[in-house]
Amino acid sequence: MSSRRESKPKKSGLSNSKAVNSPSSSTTSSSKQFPEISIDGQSSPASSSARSKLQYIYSDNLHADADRSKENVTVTVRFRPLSPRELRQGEEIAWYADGETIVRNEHNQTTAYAYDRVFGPTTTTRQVYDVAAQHVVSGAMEGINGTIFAYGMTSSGKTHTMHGDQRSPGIIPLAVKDAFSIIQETPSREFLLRVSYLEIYNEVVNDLLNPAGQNLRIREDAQGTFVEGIKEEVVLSPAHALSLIAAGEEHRHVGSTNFNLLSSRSHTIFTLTIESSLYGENSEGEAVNLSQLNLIDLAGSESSKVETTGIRRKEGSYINKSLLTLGTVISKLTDGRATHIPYRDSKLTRLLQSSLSGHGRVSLICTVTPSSSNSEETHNTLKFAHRAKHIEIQAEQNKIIDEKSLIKKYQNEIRALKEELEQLKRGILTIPQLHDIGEDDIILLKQKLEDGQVKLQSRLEQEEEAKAALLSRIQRLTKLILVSTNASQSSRLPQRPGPRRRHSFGEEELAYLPHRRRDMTLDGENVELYVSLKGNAETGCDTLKEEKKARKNGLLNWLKHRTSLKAVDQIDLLREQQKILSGEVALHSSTLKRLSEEAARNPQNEQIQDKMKRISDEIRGKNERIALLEKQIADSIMVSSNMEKSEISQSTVAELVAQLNEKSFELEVKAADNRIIQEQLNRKICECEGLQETVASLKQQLSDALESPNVHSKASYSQQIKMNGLQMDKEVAAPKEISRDLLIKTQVTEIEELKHKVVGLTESKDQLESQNHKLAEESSYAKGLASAAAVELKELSEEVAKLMNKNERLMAELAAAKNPPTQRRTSTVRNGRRESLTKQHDQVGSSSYLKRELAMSKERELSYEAALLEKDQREAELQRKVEESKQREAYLENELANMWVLVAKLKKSNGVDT
Ligand SMILES: Nc1ncnc2c1ncn2[C@@H]1O[C@H](COP(=O)(O)OP(=O)(O)OP(=O)(O)O)[C@@H](O)[C@H]1O
Repeated sequence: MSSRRESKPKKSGLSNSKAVNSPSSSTTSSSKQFPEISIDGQSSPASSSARSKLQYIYSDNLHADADRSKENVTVTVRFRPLSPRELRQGEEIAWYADGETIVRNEHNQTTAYAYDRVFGPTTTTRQVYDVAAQHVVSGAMEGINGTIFAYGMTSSGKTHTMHGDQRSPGIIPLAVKDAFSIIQETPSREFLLRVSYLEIYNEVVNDLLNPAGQNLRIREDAQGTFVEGIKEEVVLSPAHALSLIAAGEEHRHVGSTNFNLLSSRSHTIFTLTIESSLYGENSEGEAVNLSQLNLIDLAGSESSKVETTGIRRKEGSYINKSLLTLGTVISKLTDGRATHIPYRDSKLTRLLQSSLSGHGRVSLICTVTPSSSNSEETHNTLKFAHRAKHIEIQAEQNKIIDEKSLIKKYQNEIRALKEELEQLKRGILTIPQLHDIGEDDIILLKQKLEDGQVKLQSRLEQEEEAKAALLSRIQRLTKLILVSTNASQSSRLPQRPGPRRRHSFGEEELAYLPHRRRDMTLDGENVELYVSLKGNAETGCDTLKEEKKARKNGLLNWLKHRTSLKAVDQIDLLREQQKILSGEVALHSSTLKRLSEEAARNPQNEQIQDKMKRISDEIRGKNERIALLEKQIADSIMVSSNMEKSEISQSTVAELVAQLNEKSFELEVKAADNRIIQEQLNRKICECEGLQETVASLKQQLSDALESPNVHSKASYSQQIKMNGLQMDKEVAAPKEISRDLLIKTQVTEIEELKHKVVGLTESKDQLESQNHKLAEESSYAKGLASAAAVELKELSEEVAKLMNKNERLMAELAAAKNPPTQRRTSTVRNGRRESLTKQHDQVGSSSYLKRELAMSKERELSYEAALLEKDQREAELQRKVEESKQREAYLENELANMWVLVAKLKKSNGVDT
């Protein structure tokens, strides 16, 4: 019937319905773009068929996208099938899944709601997980807080969805398993997982992992709300985490109600805290991703019409009140005008505050029953789910600084311990280089060596002990940090594969036991699939190296090796298995107890009888396995103790003796080395003393030689050296000889150099002298020229004077010729015209002759003046040259004098007889 409803085709009226006419039209991730289509006039269900798919894809691309992105709460609805009781009572279907995203009312077809996904009664929890939870889990593994909770009326299938059972594991075990798969698929990071488990019962917070942790307080800090004093357990495998949940379930308040034989009377919150950091050498200084994955199984709301009494009524009222507050908080969160959100009105909303207020991904799985008798409650759930759809969240990666992160604390501690171990391995004693040490150091070193010999033995022992202690501490810490076994095949970015390998829970979960333990139980072909313990390959422990080597040589050898070396681990493993089984038995026993109480009240109820039988069988089976495990443990202990005894009595003792022999041999070698070094030191000291004496005497000789004026001559110096040499000690003769020769050589080269200098100076002196001579010659020649010029000048001046006189005379004659006396003119006129004309003709001829003469003398005068000027200039130039020559001569003379002074000085300082 239910399947009929699930596959029921859309009714014709629906396609025209104003409600869900295009459920797949909205694929956005923002509520603002999310179309709201009123169906029944009251509510306004939204439609988004492909949204969940979109979000799923989004989660895969998270790395590529920003750390922040706006999303809505993923809201899904899961129908459970009608229960046998409901079927017996002839219940009808009131609500059904219409396609993948619509929930429709059977009796009022226009009343329909759209969600991210609607799951029909035949859907498996795995399918629900893939759509509603996987992206939250993967986000949490990447540092984004995640919350998944199941909401619905009592008996609607919340616990079935969240916890499930052996045949159909719920969201919680699937999430835990997925988290470990992600670790395996992310070799680039290392993880540390912690779990806590609490319940809110009658508004009291109890720690389910710690029975003593009752009525815990909720506190608040910058990061948000937290439960004070809650126990957190580091988990190493899904089996480990699930065994803790099973143990916690033992303490959960469960009771029988009219609707549910095992009704949850409290809300439970299972929190997986995930820390991850980059794996490898570059991890130092990198921020740590810290996130929490809250997996919540709410108690079911109960109809007020249901008659309950006593304790159940009280529980019911607390449950209803907190769920009502949850509804109010969600309404207010989606109402833009609300100023106050009443988170504090219930413990549940207080604890969910950071999730609901938008920091992280949220997935709400509403479980509903299709039965008509619960139609109203189902409708309420659907409306609640619809409201929740509109909460807008902002998923952010939480990056934290070192101090707050446990993983960093452990990593740092491991690093420091490893360094300490390395130091111990290297040993502290480092002998300094001989050439660097002084005399005092030698004595000190000698003393140290003597002391060291005495202390060496005890120190070696201490170091061995410290090494062992550090190794065990490193192993204990690294055991808590989980990395993928693919870490060595380092891939740059975690490539999320398509579908993951799936397997059911049970024996196979042991596969997730850490490397240290699984090696006892698994066959070789599965080895690479499992999460290993970080550091096993890094501890540098010889045992582990051997182990690796053995693994290379074949699994059988490796197992043999492991078995012989790590029998204790096998016992641990068996004990852990026993513990898990005991937890399960305890859980089943309490269920059985409650069922038997129920059976006493309803003796005719066959369902209870069947369940009791099935659980009893399971308990019996598990008890048998526990007994088997106990036997195995006992056997292992026997084998281990025998092995220990025989090993200790034979191989270990032999090994120890061998070690002891080795150490004493080492000691002997070191002592011999020490003796040799001491002898060498003594010899060196003697040599050193001898050399010091030689140096002192040479110094003395040198100072004596410097004081005496003639000692610089090679001969006398050699003589003196020779004389001194004779006085030298025979032991130091050779070095003395070397020093003397050296000294002589130095002096000779110095003298040679000085000689060269003197020759150079003499040459330059000769050059200067010849230059001087030349200049003197030039100077006398210039003087001769000057006097010749002066004579010529004098002659010229005389000639000029003569010419000038002549010129004056001629001028006077010319003037006389130009102006004849009046008397002479009158007589000429009176004595005849012809005589006068002849005279006139003679006078004209004589005047032109004079004019020519005058012009010529003027020209001559001018040329004389020019020659005179030229001579003056030449004379001035010659005089300047004479002056220059004089100056040059004076300068050269001065230089020459300086040189002579220099030569004299050199002669004096070198004592060279030049
Ligand atoms: N999807 C489902 N398929 C098959 N059986 C289911 C499904 N959901 C629930 N059931 C069965 O219905 C019964 C009630 O389920 P469950 O205990 O999970 O309800 P609940 O909502 O947790 O109730 P409560 O709030 O009171 O604890 C159980 O016997 C469970 O096995």
